[in-house]
Parts: sequence; C-alpha cells; structure tokens
Amino acid sequence: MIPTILSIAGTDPSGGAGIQADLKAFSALGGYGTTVITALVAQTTTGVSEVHDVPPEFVRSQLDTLLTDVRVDAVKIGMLSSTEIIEVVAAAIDTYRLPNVVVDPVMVAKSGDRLLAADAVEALRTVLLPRADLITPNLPEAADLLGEEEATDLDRMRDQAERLLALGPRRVLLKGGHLSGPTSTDLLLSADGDVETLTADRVNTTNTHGTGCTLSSAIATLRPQRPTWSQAVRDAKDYLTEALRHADKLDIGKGKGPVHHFHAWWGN
Ligand SMILES: Nc1ncnc2c1ncn2[C@@H]1O[C@H](COP(=O)(O)OP(=O)(O)O)[C@@H](O)[C@H]1O
Ligand SMILES: Cc1ncc(COP(=O)(O)OP(=O)(O)O)c(N)n1
Repeated sequence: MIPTILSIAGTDPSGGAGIQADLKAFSALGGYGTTVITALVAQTTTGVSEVHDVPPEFVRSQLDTLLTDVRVDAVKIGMLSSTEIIEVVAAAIDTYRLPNVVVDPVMVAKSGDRLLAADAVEALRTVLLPRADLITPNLPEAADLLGEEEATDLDRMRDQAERLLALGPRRVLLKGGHLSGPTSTDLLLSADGDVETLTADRVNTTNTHGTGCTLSSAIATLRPQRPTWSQAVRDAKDYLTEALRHADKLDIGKGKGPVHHFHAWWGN
C-alpha cells in the first residue's frame, strides 16, 4: 500500500522549501502527499518579503476536515509561525493519534528571515517536541531551543543532541550542514540510548534552499516503508545528497537555488 504522508507547513512560491518541497519529496519517494497550510509566505531564492499567518481556527479546520476522512501513515511538521498554531497542531496529534511524527523545528530561513515568532520558541520546546517521534534541528535551531551558543564541532553537537533528547522527543537528528569541511555529518540519537553518526561527502553547490524541508519530508515518507527509523533516516539522507548533487541542473532565481528532486526513472 502506498503510504499517505501529511505535511503541516508554510508555502514557498519558488518551490524550493515548505509545502512545495515536501510534496516533491513525498512523490519522488513513493508516498501520497496531503497538506495543511499554516502560513502563506512571499519568499524566493533571495529571501522572505512577507508572511501571512493562516488563522489558527482555520488550521484546525483544515486538520479536522482532512483527518476525519483520510488516514495518514506519517506526518512532517515544518513552519508553524506562532504559539497558537503550535497548540492547534499539538492537539491534533493527540486527538487523531498521528503516527510517525517528524518535527523540523523551523525558525529562521537560510536568508536570515524569521519563520517562527520569537515568543513561540517556548511552545515549540514544551508543547510540540515531547509529541515528536523525531526532531530534525539544524545547528542554529538546536542552539535556540537550548538557549545557548551554536555547536562548532561533533563533540558539542553530541552534547546538545543529548540535551535536546531530554526535552521529550523519542529521537533527535541534529544536522551538521552548517559546519564546514569535506563532509556533512549529522547525529541520530534515540531515547533507547542508540547513537549513530551519518556522514555524506559535502556537495559543492550554493543551491541549498530547502535542504531541511526535503530531508524531514523524505524521512517521513520512508519511515512507513522501512523497518527502522535508522534505515529511514539513512536512506533519506542519501536521497537529499543526490538532490544536492543534481541541484546545479536547475537555474532558479538569483539567490540560493533549490535542490533538485532528481527522478531516476526519467533520468533527469
Ligand atoms: N553542501 C552539502 N553537501 C552535503 N550535504 C549537505 C550539504 N549542506 C547540508 N547538507 C545536509 O543537508 C541536511 C540539512 O542540512 P542543514 O544545512 O544542517 O539544515 P537546514 O537545511 O535545516 O539548515 C543535513 O543532512 C546536512 O548534513
Ligand atoms: C515555508 C518555509 N518553511 C521552511 C523553510 C526553511 O526551509 P529549509 O529547508 O530549512 O531551507 P532554507 O529556507 O533555510 O534554505 C522555508 N524557507 N520556508
């Protein structure tokens, strides 16, 4: 059976991040995509010009309308924008007992624009993270969630990942893409005590818009199709690395272009 994946996230008209990227990853990896939109974002490869939050009652309405009809096999949660929207989404996780919940704690785009209100970080930490099967922070997000400086090496990443795990999610994938060096290394820690290091060769491209959205969506899509979280995360990282390798085939915008959801079947 083809898994049905739900993305709860904001939009990106340039198609590189947010809901648009999520749907591309769902389809490319054999899932059927459904969506609940939290914010309309006027953004492109050069940055964000405006954010229009969807009213929280309407986020609830989308969730109730969808989930009283459609069974979902996994959920990817991205941009949530405000405390009120976080609370609505957390209530839906409980009410509908949503499985395989992957939370990408989106706070700030690569362009430096905020995608989560500063006063909503506390709700993200205390209301949403304990309901997640996996969280996928990047280094600035991890630092923000813990209220400390960004990790600058693998030892500090390990230390921060342990403390993120103590906030209540079942697993933490701390992404190291913001460090430099010939490889890009992430750490996967689980509440059972497992620790894994995932390393990929660093791809030399400036087209990195949407890497976080793509990775979390790929994990959510693969989880129902793989025996373990570890295998789903490893295969998702391979998919993202391939999408980065093919990113320079695209010529989208004047800033940091998107990764390319390369489709082996078409060969392009
Ligand atoms: N240039 C790159 N080459 C290979 N992998 C990368 C590169 N940049 C980022 N990654 C990987 O992409 C994923 C997301 O990266 P990161 O930049 O840390 O998060 P975000 O996109 O949320 O800011 C991680 O798995 C990271 O290791
Ligand atoms: C609507 C929306 N959601 C999330 C992001 C952040 O995406 P990410 O994959 O972390 O990539 P960058 O934008 O940081 O390159 C976004 N921009 N928009």
